[in-house]
Amino acid sequence: MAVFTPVTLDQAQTWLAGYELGRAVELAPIAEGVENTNYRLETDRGRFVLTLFEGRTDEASLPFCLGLTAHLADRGFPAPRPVADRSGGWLGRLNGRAAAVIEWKTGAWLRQPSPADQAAAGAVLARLHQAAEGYAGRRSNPVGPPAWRRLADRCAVGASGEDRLLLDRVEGALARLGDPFADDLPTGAIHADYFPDNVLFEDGAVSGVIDFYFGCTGALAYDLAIALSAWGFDADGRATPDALAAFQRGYEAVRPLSEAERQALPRLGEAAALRFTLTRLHDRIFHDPSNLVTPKDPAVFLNRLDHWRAREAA
Ligand SMILES: Nc1ncnc2c1ncn2[C@@H]1O[C@H](COP(=O)(O)OP(=O)(O)O)[C@@H](O)[C@H]1O
Ligand SMILES: N[C@@H](CCOP(=O)(O)O)C(=O)O
Repeated sequence: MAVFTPVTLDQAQTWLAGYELGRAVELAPIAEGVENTNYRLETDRGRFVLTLFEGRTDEASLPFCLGLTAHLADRGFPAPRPVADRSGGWLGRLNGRAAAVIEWKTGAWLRQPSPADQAAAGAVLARLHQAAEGYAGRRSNPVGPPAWRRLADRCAVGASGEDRLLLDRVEGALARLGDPFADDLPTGAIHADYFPDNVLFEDGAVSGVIDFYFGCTGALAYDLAIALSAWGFDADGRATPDALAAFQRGYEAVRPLSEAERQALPRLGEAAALRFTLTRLHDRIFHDPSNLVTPKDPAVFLNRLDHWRAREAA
């Protein structure tokens, strides 16, 4: 369930008066997702996503995120375009939340991507980096090193049992890693959450890339390291070398890495492993049982550290 703030069809209808989207016909909650409230909205002009932004997405950052998708869509990249209201704005307020209507992208995410799918997803990430060039928006990473420290400190207050052991490993890795972003690598707008569930496929090709709400300005190779960490490991967190190789091959077919980026990749992979372990651990420790979203397992993400560390050593 990813409806944190319920909306009725009547409320959506009233709110839609601010748009040129016709009459709301159906409003269906979307089960997937863990951050925001999403509804599939049918109007007599078509199908859209109605998103109400919940706590973790800082409202001040939404113009960056929506502006990035509009910039990408203008360049032919399959990002969902935000729909402007009658005054030309992308954001309104609905039931106490910032809210937006977003273009619906067809397709479905792949539970078991083949090597060809991995390569296609890698190529599309490289296209994203290229298409984002020239985007004037700037946003510092909301889940960068300062946030890791805050998350770890918060986790320390509530962690016990297995979570405490995980946190001890995270603390050790944080101390060892230092600043993983110290190198002078190519930067730009990055997706920063390019997981399989954010990449839709249709007829064997990528039809949509969604969920840019962790999007920020950062090292392009970090975005690749996040994506490799998401696409290149099995459900237990063990590396799948064919998948890793196919994804990176697809990426580099469009945007070859520099030698400095290649050298930095294992360290950036460690950073990615820590970043997602920490948010997952935090969300599990502070999970509200009345909220039906199932927290994701932090331990399997921490296993990626061993892979990236071995690659660094090699
Ligand atoms: N533009 C879109 N087109 C089609 N489906 C979408 C779109 N945006 C979101 N969805 C659907 O909603 C789900 C949750 O969206 P997501 O942005 O990942 O939510 P969250 O930010 O809460 O994690 C997706 O898995 C997908 O099924
Ligand atoms: N991809 C993150 C969680 C963010 O969820 P999403 O549904 O917004 O992609 C993770 O796997 O920890």
